[in-house]
Amino acid sequence: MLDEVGRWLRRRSWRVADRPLEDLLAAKRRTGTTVSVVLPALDEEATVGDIVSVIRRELASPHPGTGTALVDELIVMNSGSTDRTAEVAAAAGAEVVHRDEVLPRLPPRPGKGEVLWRSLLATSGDIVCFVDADLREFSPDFVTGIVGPLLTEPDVHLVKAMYDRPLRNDPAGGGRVTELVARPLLNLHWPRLAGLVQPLGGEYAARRSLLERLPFPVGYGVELALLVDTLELAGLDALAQVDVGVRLHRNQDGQALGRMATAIHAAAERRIARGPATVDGTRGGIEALSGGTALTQFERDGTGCFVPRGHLVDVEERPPMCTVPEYGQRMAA
Ligand SMILES: O=c1ccn([C@@H]2O[C@H](COP(=O)(O)OP(=O)(O)O)[C@@H](O)[C@H]2O)c(=O)[nH]1
Ligand SMILES: O=C(O)[C@@H](COP(=O)(O)O)O[C@H]1O[C@H](CO)[C@@H](O)[C@H](O)[C@H]1O
Repeated sequence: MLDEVGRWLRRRSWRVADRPLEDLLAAKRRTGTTVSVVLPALDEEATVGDIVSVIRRELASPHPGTGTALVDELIVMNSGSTDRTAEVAAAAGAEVVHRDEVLPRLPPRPGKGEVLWRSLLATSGDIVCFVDADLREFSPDFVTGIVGPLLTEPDVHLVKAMYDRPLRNDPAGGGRVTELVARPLLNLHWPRLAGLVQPLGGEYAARRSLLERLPFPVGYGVELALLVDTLELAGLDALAQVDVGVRLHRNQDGQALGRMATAIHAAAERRIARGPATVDGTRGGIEALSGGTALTQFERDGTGCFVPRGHLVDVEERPPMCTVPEYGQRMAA
């Protein structure tokens, strides 16, 4: 792992408890910053209502004793749902916006990134916080954790949640596309981003002033793209991550994740082709170590903190055997 990433991990990795809600509300009052929460939702009738209810009750209502609410705007972006997502979300207290209603001169394309992009036109908060609508056992910590640094750290512009991601009985089996596609891509091509524990996580918050300047892939490439483009536009220190515990969500099947992986590869290839332009003119290309390249993976240590584990992946290639003299000699014998 690059020394710069080690320093970034120490400087830009936090826990929810580092910023109590009362401190966030005080900072919000002091600065007059506004906060919008956006849930992209495609057929999420089973889960969207509980998430909206928790945010509405815990974060969008004036906090006792302060009269201030952390969340000013709570939007469910309806991504073309055919179930009762819209009705359930509205009944729980969200404003529901259909993707067709936003920028109607531009017919919407299917995809998560499409509705996240359109949500910028449908909201007004200085901070925009994205939360998936398929989460189970949702905690308001997901929102306070990622919004917090944006209220207290002027140099931070995008904050990712980090969490355990169980999959059925495997406590760390989730995040399959993260582990098999995104983490290798980032380590190979953008090693400065190797410190992100959950680069594809769907819970992240950012300043509108950043998001409005970034392209949004219309599909599942959006999370990787926003990270890479933020690195290149604003530098590594503009990014941060907060440990919010455990994330449970609906897990798609392998075929669906194959389509997701394709979208992520496409977003990465487009950025690789763009070349190594970053704030200091380098991209920190493939970190060539003797005999291989580094892959940084993460696990929780005995104190419950995410710690990086470096692995050397041998990417060497042997030449065609026909160019090996001993081979020619053997074949001639
Ligand atoms: O075309 C789409 C695909 C997904 N989503 C939403 O984006 C979030 C994450 O998508 P999904 O759960 O499919 O991804 P996963 O979490 O399985 O990677 C969920 O709230 C989806 O309802 C969306 O709004 N439009
Ligand atoms: O992180 C991942 O590998 C995928 C799939 O997660 P699981 O293997 O189903 O836990 O989930 C994420 O990826 C999508 C693409 O970036 C995001 O849009 C989702 O919000 C996120 O859940």
